[in-house]
Amino acid sequence: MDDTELLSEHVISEPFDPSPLMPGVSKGFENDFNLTSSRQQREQTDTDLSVPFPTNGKETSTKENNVAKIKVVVRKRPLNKKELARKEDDVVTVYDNALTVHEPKLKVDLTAYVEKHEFCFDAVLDEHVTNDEVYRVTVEPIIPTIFQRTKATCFAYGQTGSGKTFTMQPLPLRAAEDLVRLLHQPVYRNQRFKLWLSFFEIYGGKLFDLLSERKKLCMREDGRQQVCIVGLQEFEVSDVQIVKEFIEKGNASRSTGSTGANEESSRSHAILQLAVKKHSEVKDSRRNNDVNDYRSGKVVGKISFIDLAGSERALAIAIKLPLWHCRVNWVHQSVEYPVHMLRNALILRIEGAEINKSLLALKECIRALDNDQIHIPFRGSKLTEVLRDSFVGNSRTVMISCISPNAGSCEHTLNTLRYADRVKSLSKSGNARKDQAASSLLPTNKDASSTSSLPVSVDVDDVYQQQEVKVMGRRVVEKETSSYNPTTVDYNKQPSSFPSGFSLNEREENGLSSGMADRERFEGSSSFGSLASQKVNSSYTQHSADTEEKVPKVSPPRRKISREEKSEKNGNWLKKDGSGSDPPTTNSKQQNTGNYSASNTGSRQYEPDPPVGNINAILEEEEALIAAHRKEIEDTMEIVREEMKLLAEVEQPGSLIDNYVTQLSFVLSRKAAGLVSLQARLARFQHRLREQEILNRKRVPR
Ligand SMILES: Nc1ncnc2c1ncn2[C@@H]1O[C@H](COP(=O)(O)OP(=O)(O)OP(=O)(O)O)[C@@H](O)[C@H]1O
Repeated sequence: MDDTELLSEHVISEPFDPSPLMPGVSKGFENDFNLTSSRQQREQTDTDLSVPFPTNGKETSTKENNVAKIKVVVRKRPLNKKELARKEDDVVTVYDNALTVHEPKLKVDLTAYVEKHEFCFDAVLDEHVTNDEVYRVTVEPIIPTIFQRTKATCFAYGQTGSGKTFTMQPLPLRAAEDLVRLLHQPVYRNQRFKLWLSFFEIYGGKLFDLLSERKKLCMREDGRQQVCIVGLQEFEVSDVQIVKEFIEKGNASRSTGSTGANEESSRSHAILQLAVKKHSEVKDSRRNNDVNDYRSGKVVGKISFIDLAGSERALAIAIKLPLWHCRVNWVHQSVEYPVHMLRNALILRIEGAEINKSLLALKECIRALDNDQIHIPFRGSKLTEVLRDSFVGNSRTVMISCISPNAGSCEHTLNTLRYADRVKSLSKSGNARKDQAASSLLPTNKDASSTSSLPVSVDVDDVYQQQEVKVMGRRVVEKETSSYNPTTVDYNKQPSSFPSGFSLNEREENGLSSGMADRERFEGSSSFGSLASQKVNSSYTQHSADTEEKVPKVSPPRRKISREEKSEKNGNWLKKDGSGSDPPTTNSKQQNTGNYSASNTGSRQYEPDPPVGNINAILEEEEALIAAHRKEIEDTMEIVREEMKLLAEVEQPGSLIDNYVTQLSFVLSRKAAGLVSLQARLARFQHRLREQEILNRKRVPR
């Protein structure tokens, strides 16, 4: 049995565990997933609450307007067996529609502390929430809008093993169930509305039909800029049982692989579409389910379910991996690589780059969509191109961010939440919602779980949009920085794409120098803490011995510091050492003494050396900085070692290797140069200290 599976006590309430549609476990589908009973259950609930599903067009239309254009929901999975065996802590606390991540951290002096990160979303679902409840909160409110020319998209986002597939797979079934039920309403039956299903995946930028033996598909745009996927098989479905069979079939054809966190990891984006079409006449051939002809019916509305590939697959593995086997000669600043390792890493890099590109593009489209922008950047990736018609006109989007609760996944969890937060907060409605007291307006999880019918969910959205109350401050840094310079922030803080524990190279990969980080670190206490996401920095800037503290992450705008400010800051920095009351020395040698110090990246800048009186304190700080720098490199190597296991299955690509080697060589030599410069700086301070001691001895009267 997959040891990432969860203990039974965690899944007792979960009707879909193990994920019934997971390839390889599909046999258990029949037993595990009792559609009939589920339907009966729902009908029962609906009757109980006397708020039945909308049954006529008018009612549906009213509801449609109340459904939020973008809804961001977070789902936390329970700790799995492996994590429990390792006695990993659950670092995510869910309350109402908000959650707190307690990130364990270490200071330079190895004191442990916890950094809290708070987020709030449209809904936050904890580990006890069932897939049925997820459906009710996310997709159910959208279903009636499909009959009103709405193109809806529901996608799951998160690191590998966080429960995306587990969450997404039952949703189309539930949706199909409701759609079929609505189709049987006289108002739609009379108009010859029918439900059609297609299922395909995007892997490495290419499209494959999952219901037609992975036939390669191509995408074309017609004269009206409508995207058509040429050759995609579409099947008319009138029964949920048929939908179930198609989904099973499609899932069995998906590209999966094994990752450290998930035995059966998705390496592609899987897209299942349910389209409601209006037919003028019924052709015999269609009854055989072998015709895929969009022209046979006019699309009324559509819902796409997207199970995205793990968000961290990207550069993480590809960049870190070769570091493990490379040998860095610190003195000569040269790096040697084992080429076969790089070859393996390269294929993951290409795979990851495509995933990254599409996740970024998806976010951009959602943002543009919610801001009612005329230009939607759907050409950013294959994924968004394919979903083009879901981004124009009347559309609805639900993003389900899946997170793992264990301490080991903390960085990925934070990255996922930041991505979700940006999707929400950068949008027009998200900004409005920032000012609302969400906790008082949205239902609690318990509320959500009791929200068994559409109108309740709709009301929540409604209230959410109308009221304006002050909201709790959270993640101020992200918001403030983004309002200062959104472009920079977008790339700088693109968390989904980059490896954890490799912050320095993340910046380099983005073409951003980490020199600023080093500058801030060296230049003054006022800028301390502004780069809380960087391990070295954050640990370096924590001076409180509290075991748990809340870090107000307010980042000052980045700008060039003037010479005066710089010298002023230098003064502050000296004061920090406890000798700030001493007036600056007038010794011209000391004033002029300075040097071009290198940042970690090797970028050089003028750093005036401090007065000798403070050198002892500075030496300590320098040593700590070097220790932290070394630790960062070691940590990176450690992560790489773990991810080595992933490479076993990778084929060997034969091209692009040289470019990759050059790129890595550059990154590593800059890192090495940074360390060498820090060591040189330390030596220089030591030398000056010795000089000072000799001088003092000479001055002592005999
Ligand atoms: N909320 C949950 N309750 C119970 N079990 C869960 C939950 N979420 C995930 N799981 C279990 O965790 C494991 C990993 O989940 P899943 O395959 O859905 O992850 P994923 O995010 O799709 O990973 P990948 O990106 O690698 O495909 C599965 O065994 C699944 O049954």
